[in-house]
Amino acid sequence: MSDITSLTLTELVKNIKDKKISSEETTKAFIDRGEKSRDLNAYITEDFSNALLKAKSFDQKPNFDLKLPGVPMAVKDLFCTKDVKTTAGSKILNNFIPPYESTVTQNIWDVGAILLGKLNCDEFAMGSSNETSFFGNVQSPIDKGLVPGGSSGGSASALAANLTPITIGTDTGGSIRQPASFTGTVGLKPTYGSCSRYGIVAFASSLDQAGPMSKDVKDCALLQEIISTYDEKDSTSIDFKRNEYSKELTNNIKGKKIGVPKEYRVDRMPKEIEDLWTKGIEYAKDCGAEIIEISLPHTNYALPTYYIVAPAEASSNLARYDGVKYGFRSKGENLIDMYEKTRSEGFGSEVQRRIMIGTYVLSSGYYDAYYLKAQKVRKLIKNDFEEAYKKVDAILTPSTPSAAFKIGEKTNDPVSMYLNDIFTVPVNLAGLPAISIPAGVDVKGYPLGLQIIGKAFDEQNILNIAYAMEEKIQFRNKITDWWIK
Ligand SMILES: NC(=O)C[C@H](N)C(=O)O
Repeated sequence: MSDITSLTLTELVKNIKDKKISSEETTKAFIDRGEKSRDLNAYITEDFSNALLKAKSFDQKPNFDLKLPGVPMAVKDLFCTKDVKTTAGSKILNNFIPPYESTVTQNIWDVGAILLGKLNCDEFAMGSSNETSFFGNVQSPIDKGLVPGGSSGGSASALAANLTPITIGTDTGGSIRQPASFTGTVGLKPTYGSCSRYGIVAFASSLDQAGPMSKDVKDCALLQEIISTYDEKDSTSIDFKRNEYSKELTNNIKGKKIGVPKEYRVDRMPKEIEDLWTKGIEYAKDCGAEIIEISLPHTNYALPTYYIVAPAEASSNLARYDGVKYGFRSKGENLIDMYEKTRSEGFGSEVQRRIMIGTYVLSSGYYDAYYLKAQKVRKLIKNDFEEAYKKVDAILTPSTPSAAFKIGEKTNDPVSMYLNDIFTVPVNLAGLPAISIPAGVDVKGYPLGLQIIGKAFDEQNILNIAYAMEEKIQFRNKITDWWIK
């Protein structure tokens, strides 16, 4: 058997079920790797000694019928974990220990998984490089000095470096798919309403969605079937028939109609992204899919729409951090002074920027011109997809407009940072599912991802397409194990 930490989740589960390895051995292996890789700064909170205790107790009374029997895993620090510090990457929550568990993480523990710790992320998930975290930036294991993407940067780095066999992130405008694309891993943003938002620190409630990040598509399907449940504790959770995605996974996608939106050929698109997309189209054809050019005419408006809607919702959601109810509190001369000092010392500059933009677009006099208009454009973007899906079963695009960039390269230029989300935000605005799979590399050898976008609730279909294409691409076999250095 190869090194425990380099196994896929599916392989790991099989080895544990076949009693070839114990939960304790597995957990020790991941802890050991985590301790040796602290330079990545992937963890905000390590929960290693508790993880070992839980693993030992699993081995004493194992239950191999569970889907993740004694499997250790780390999760993004945006999920509330009962009695374990949850910071959302922010100073303002630096001392927050939730008295309750998020539904998504509870679903994972219920099937036998064990928490290894909480992974670094951009502050309140606002960012595309993990550089806005109060706990410092995260290194990509692919090349030191390279961002792992964001906001689920700690998750992507930990997964690519084999510190965790699988992980969960959240995606508001691309936070799962972009870091997956930057680190040669797989990331799924499920349909809005598929995974419960209960216990996830809120950023933009009409866009936030939890989802799996994994080494391959099969693992992604397995975790999705575990975390996707109807939850009456989330008023936007949707009660629909969920598949056993991993069991129903097939690579037979013959005759599937896959759309290629002409508006995604953006100005100044780097040649390597064009080439990747062209190759992706060829892979899809090789799998027996039919390629159809489609139009999503309002694509150009998606980024500005997102950067009005998301900050508006953030400004409202983050109003609760006032130094009274949660976390950090600064001293003030009086109540107002205390509020002001708490919020200006507790939030980083990107979060403050978004709160100000959000407050501005919601203020009377500007509401109609910005927020209301953005809502109307959002509807048009959604309609574009609905029209397209009359002709096709799924849509294929690049995941990001470039490969990973250097730490510090874009920190002083928020607009260039926001442009990272150009291919991912339309999906969140329309509430659709989309998956990013590793598909190639740029000139420097850094990974690039392709995105497959589905109809609402059609996760099975995009997982199948991703599965079939993954088999053709053979990314993990072709690319030397740079993430295991
Ligand atoms: N949260 C996300 O999905 C990340 C996105 N880049 C943002 O900063 O809003």
